[in-house]
Amino acid sequence: MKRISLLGATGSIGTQTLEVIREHPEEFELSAITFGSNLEAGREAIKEFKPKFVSVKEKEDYIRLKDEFSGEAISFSYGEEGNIEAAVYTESDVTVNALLGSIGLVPTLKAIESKKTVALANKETLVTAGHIVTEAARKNGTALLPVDSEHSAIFQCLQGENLSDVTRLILTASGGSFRERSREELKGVTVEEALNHPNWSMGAKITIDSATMMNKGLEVIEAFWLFGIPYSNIDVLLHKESIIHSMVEFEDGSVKAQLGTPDMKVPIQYALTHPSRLPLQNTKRLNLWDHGKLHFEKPDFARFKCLHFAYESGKMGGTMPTVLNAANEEAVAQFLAGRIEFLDIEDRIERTLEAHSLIGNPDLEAIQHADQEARAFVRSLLN
Ligand SMILES: NC(=O)C1=CN([C@@H]2O[C@H](COP(=O)(O)OP(=O)(O)OC[C@H]3O[C@@H](n4cnc5c(N)ncnc54)[C@H](OP(=O)(O)O)[C@@H]3O)[C@@H](O)[C@H]2O)C=CC1
Ligand SMILES: CC(=O)[C@@H](O)[C@H](O)COP(=O)(O)O
Ligand SMILES: [Mn+2]
Repeated sequence: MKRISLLGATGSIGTQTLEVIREHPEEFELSAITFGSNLEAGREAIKEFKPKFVSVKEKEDYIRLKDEFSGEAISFSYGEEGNIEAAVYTESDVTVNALLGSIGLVPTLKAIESKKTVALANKETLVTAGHIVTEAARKNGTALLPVDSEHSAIFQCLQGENLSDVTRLILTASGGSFRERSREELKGVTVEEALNHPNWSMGAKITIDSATMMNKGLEVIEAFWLFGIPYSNIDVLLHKESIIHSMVEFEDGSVKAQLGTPDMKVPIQYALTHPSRLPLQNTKRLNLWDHGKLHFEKPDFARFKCLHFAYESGKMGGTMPTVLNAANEEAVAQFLAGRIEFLDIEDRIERTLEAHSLIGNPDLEAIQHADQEARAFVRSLLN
């Protein structure tokens, strides 16, 4: 029985993780959960899975839930401390980080320091402090398992292979909600249009990131840290069907790919079961004859500048990816709140990167300061 701590249990990845646990009660037990403010979904998860530990974002919700479940053998907590308590929960073997944004960084580090296996969906953790996270995992001898579909695809392709034989990683990209639009047609697009992802049903923030192609930029940096392949050998390939979830090229020219219908339960479950697999009854099976042909093209760095910003920030290193991520989180939140236009997202990121003085080999404190400073700068640009 694998005991799981699930951070972000009420979100898109969190609820799909619950579906995987529900399908295999003989394999998985949910020991601890955290979530933000969706109390209804949180209550349902508590009633169904009976975790021993529950943390919620706000203190008043913590008081409310603690009272509601006073008759149950459940410990409650709240806030960032609660995320950390869940991440290191003694009666868990694996910590699934399905939190959104760089708030996932410290819980990830604490889980690693507690020798937990970390199944990481929270890509912002690696973008903002990849050097610290990967060094901590190496020092503690703990596994950092990718949940992100492209990185899971690469991870699956690498089973039985030597990383030293890899010459290229090829991250596929759907192109997002605006893949057919010209630069001119990106002006004045609405939040609703941006949230209309062609292939995946995801949380709001990542869906906007997909539309700006910042998601793929974050994934390039995530791949750099997970697999140690130079940026010059990490390619992005537009593939509008999202059937090939990514590919690995080896020194002999051979290329391996992982395919499947777009369903996040597959990478989530594989992170929990690898190197073995378990059945997934409700996942639609891929029949390529249904598609006839698949499409591929090079990314358009001029039309979607965020991908370029991510590559450049990643190559510069230090606090630049931290600033890229924080500025993006703040700008996307402003766009979702209707306070700025879609193309203002890349504008805010560019201006924040230009204003930042890079700090090389930053420690956690410098990372957290750069994160906060970038967010404040983006807020200062609001007219
Ligand atoms: N969705 C997807 O298909 C994919 C997502 N990812 C990555 O996975 C991560 C999660 O994405 P996604 O599931 O879409 O995001 P969602 O916004 O759907 O879910 C985020 C989760 O985090 C919780 N949360 C937010 N703030 C806090 C907090 N301060 N304390 C505790 N919990 C908090 C939310 O709680 P609540 O809702 O209750 O407020 C929710 O459960 C992201 O890093 C994303 O990039 C990667 C690949 C695919
Ligand atoms: C499902 C998943 O892993 C997301 O990151 C998805 O890949 C977003 O798709 P694009 O960024 O390719 O549009
Ligand atoms: Mn992805």
